[in-house]
Amino acid sequence: MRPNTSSFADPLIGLEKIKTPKWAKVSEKVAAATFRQALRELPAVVRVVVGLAWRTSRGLTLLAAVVHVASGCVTAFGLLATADVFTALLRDGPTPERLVASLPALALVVGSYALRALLDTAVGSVEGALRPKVTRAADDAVTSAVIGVELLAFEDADFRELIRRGARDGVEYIDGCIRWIADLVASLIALIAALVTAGFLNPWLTLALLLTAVGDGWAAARVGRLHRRHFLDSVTRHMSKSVLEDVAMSREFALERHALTLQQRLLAEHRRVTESLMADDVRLAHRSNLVRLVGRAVGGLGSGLAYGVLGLLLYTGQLPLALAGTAALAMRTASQSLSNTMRSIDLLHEGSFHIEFYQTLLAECAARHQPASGAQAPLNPAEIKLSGVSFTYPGSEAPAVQGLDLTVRRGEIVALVGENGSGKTTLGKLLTGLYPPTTGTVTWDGVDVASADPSGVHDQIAVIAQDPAGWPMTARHNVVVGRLTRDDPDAWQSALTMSSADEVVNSLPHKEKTLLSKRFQDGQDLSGGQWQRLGIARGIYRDASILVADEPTAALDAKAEARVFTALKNASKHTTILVTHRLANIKNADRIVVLSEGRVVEQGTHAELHAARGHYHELYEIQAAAFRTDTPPPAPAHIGLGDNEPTAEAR
Ligand SMILES: Nc1ncnc2c1ncn2[C@@H]1O[C@H](COP(=O)(O)OP(=O)(O)OP(=O)(O)O)[C@@H](O)[C@H]1O
Repeated sequence: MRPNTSSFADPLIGLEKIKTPKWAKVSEKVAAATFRQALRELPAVVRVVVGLAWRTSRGLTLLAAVVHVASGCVTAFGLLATADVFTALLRDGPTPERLVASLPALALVVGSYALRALLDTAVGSVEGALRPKVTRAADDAVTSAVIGVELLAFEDADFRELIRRGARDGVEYIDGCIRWIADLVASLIALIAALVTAGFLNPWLTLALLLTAVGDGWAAARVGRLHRRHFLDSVTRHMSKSVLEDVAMSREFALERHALTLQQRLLAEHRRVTESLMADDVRLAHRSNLVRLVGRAVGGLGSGLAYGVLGLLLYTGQLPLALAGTAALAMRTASQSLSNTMRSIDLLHEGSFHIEFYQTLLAECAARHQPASGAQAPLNPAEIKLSGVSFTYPGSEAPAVQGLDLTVRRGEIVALVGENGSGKTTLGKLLTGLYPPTTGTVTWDGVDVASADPSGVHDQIAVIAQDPAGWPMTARHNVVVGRLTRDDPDAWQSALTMSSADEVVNSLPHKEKTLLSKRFQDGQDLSGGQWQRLGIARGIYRDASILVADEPTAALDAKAEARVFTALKNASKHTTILVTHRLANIKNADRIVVLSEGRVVEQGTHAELHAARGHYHELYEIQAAAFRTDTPPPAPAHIGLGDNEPTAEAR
């Protein structure tokens, strides 16, 4: 089919409009919060952060609170002492006398500065010790939560993005919030001291001072709202950008990126997304600046008004001239600490926005947590039974498999065949309890595996995946990771031999100690078939009661394939589910189950299905015909689950 020409202009990566993740929609209300709402939400974020700090280290948290409050009090005390210096200097009388009178207060000011310096050092050390501990605890909490979720959760793209946001940004903001809470405490204490000083001088002064905060407060809240709105508006573009960067720069896509000469096109798409983000950033910066300007203008009016009140109080004699210096100092301190308080509140509110993702992630993980307890799955079950099973992948509308009724008995070798997308891999995941059915039940000797203790279920299965993981470990670890509790050199050797992985290991520069990962400088990569051999060795080494081998030999050469199928055939104590398109390899399977569009359409032995002349017969004949018409190749020693005949008939 020729592509529609409009598709050349369409984005290659993702869609023009990607759906906003569910968790981002929930955060809309936080993004739209007014300053008052932000204030109301403050205790919640303080509770989360302080709670985490408290659980991490009670001693350090208490110490941090003490040094912060002490530092704030000393600052406040310094302010009051400075006021006394002014009072002494500006009162009536000869200058030398006034100077002498001011000396005790001056000594207190100097003392408070010195003490403040010491306390600031203490604050630095306590925070320096506490913050990394809290960050580590937050990191650990989120990592253990994510590690514990059920396998199916990773099929949900929203959840995967939430992991990125909650784990990375959430932990970062928890660290920031510790600092901002400390700043808030310090600025609040200084503010209270300034307001109390002003209040002592004249209550009207306090009221006037509060006016100076109006502009700042409004601007901080408005700018915060603009930033949060901007974050939500750009969340999907940031997702696209991160996927694009992966495709444009990672090794995984490097070969095809170059071979298909896609670099310029990918660069163009990357530029399109980043330009749109940049345009928004610029717009945001302009709007924020404008809002800040208005805020400062209002704040300036407030300050003018406050100084007007001061002037009026002095003019009417309600405030003695000697106290004017103190009043001016209190006003300056109050306006500075008010602005710091607003800033801390706003930063904390911004933090709460990201900490909410962290909390949502923890809650999502708890909801998707695989239950640690439940019925114990029977050991080496005599019967695996699927009754009325259907399964739909998260985010998909059509079921991948449906209406499945199937029984597999202990020791049976069951081959699953069918066209691409017919549901073979999915059925393998359902039989082994890796995925719970959407409807229906999968039972092992009558025990529903969906509600059984997952570790008991998984402990009994071995999966040789279609595209096995290339673990960034040594070659030896790539195999023994199959069952770390097993330390059996004979089993290791026989797993290597049965899978033909022995040839791979022997060809490596440091043999089994060779690191297999290009992410490390000393690492080495393998060919697809070599990785597959290690994957098979891992599955065999696991020695589980139920083995699912999903296209285990798709990338293997004929000799290795023959060795693997002999090994699988001899593993008769295992229940084996074998997914393959190479029908010659499964002629001797105990049962062949044919799937089409997610349903079982035929099952039986090779002879029965061949005689039935149905779907299986058709697939088999297509493959066999290719060999009949070709000049027969020299007969390989084909020993599979098929007859040990040459593969002239079918392969
Ligand atoms: N992770 C997934 N998310 C959504 N749909 C999926 C996912 N994996 C598979 N599917 C869909 O489920 C159906 C069954 O897929 P499955 O992988 O089980 O088929 P298969 O028979 O193993 O195919 P193949 O022979 O190509 O390996 C297909 O329609 C496929 O598109």
